[in-house]
Amino acid sequence: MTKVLISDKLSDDAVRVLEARGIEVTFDPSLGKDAEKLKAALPGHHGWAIRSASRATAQLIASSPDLKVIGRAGIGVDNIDIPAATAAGIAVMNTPFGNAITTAEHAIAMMFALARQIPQANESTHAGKWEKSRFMGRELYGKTLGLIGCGNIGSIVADRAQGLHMKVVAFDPYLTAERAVELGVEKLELQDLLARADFITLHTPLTDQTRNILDAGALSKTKKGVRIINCARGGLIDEAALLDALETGQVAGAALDVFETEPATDNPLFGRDDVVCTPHLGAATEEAQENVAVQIAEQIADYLLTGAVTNALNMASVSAEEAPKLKPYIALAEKLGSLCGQLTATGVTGIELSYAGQVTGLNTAPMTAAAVAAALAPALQGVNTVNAVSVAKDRGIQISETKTDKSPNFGATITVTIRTEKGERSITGATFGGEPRVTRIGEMRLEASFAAHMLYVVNDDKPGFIGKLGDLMGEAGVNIATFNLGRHSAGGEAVALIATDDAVGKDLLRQVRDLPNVKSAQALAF
Ligand SMILES: NC(=O)C1=CN([C@@H]2O[C@H](COP(=O)(O)OP(=O)(O)OC[C@H]3O[C@@H](n4cnc5c(N)ncnc54)[C@H](O)[C@@H]3O)[C@@H](O)[C@H]2O)C=CC1
Ligand SMILES: O=C(O)CCC(=O)C(=O)O
Repeated sequence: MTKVLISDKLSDDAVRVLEARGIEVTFDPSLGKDAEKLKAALPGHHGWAIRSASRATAQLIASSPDLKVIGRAGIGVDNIDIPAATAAGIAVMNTPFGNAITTAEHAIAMMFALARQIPQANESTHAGKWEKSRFMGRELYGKTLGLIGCGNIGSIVADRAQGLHMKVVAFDPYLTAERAVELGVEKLELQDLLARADFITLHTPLTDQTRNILDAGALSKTKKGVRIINCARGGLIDEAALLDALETGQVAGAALDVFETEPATDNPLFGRDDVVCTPHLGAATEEAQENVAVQIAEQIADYLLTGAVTNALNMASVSAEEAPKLKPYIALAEKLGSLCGQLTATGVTGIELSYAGQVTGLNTAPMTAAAVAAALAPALQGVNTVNAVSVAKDRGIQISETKTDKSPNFGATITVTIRTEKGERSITGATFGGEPRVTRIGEMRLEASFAAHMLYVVNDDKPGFIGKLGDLMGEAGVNIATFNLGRHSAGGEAVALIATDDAVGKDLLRQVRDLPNVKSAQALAF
């Protein structure tokens, strides 16, 4: 039975969605904080749904042999070792939109809290003080808001801030000029944003490029008295440098939802009147948590049950509608890649997938990934459909696709061509009643189904070969299930693709190779 582990606090809706799809769910939010308990719990689970408490480390991934998908109910995936997951063939998915509005609203709320010192005034008023003159605020109207990062959340913040009649400027190297115009945002370099913004809000992922994007140097270039909001990730601001800048008054205030170390229970910024803090609450609304829980549960269920891929960070998307249509072609591509890979000596320099006929109208990326993974499997350990194309590229193996609308003899065919330093080999196949078949090996036509055990023989097309081969197999007790022949011309080179009920052992293979007119023989496994 398909099983999913939920190791963080997720809305019950996730359990409901998964169970309704026939998936068994282990829901234990206490596991996320305890790597040892997680290690013990993960085996036997095919899917793993997390928020931010669980860390999907390389060690945990390595000790989770059954895992096929990790789903982050949220946006940031900095708690998942994506390269390790990819190497292990595990899809990594997130929910890029489910909590974006909620997080943008939190950033706006934090901006108001800073501008009007609402948390401090609240505390003072509850304490029975009536400190009207202590809490002189700043108006947002007409002020400049600087966005560092203008993606999903940044652009929602921009929209809300424009509603407040703020001028919005943005630093985001990936923001196109057209998109900036569409958003009504002025695109700036970071230095210019620092010099002009009255408020700065961060909305980038935490990466090597963004870590400490607001360090001592950057903070020294801001307008004196700037106010800073971080509802993205701790680590984007150098906390020690921020503390210094608050001390000197270079920064008038900071509102922080995220911290370098979380859970943040002890931080030098705590206890200051000019700092407003929340405990990573950016995504914490009922609406957002329902959204991300339902979305990640559906994505995990779709992937495990149908092969549909949505919002994956390490593989091509396949919609739920496409998945059943692609399934037989993915199986065909995988079998052809495997056959071609088993028949090809090492030294692969390129793999080409040629799609012809109806299949060209479909999403061919998952077929190519399946063929490449299967073709490289005999030579490379650990290659799988998630990492195949990137593994191939890392090794200088060129992957290419060609497409032609016309398929000469069948509705749709796929041809896998493997190029090596010595030459190339092409194998073509088609589906019959949804089942994969070989229809051509090089220029030789034949028609063969795939079986778990097969024997591939190249011989001169001379009388008596089939009888002698049959006798040999019979004497060895290996039953022939199907026997398919192809040849260039009468008396020329021929091939036999034979399905057997048991594997052809080394001794029998040697005897087959010793038969008259046999040029080569190879045992195959699928
Ligand atoms: N506090 C919370 O509870 C939450 C925090 N987040 C955080 O917010 C971050 C942003 O989320 P989205 O807007 O949905 O992501 P997004 O991917 O839509 O936008 C991120 C933007 O950052 C930009 N960017 C990347 N590198 C940059 C750089 N070096 N300098 C400037 N801009 C750069 C990208 O071009 C992109 O436009 C997430 O990565 C996550 O860490 C997200 C949800 C909730
Ligand atoms: O799950 C959460 O509460 C945090 C959300 C978050 O940080 C994210 O989606 O990146």
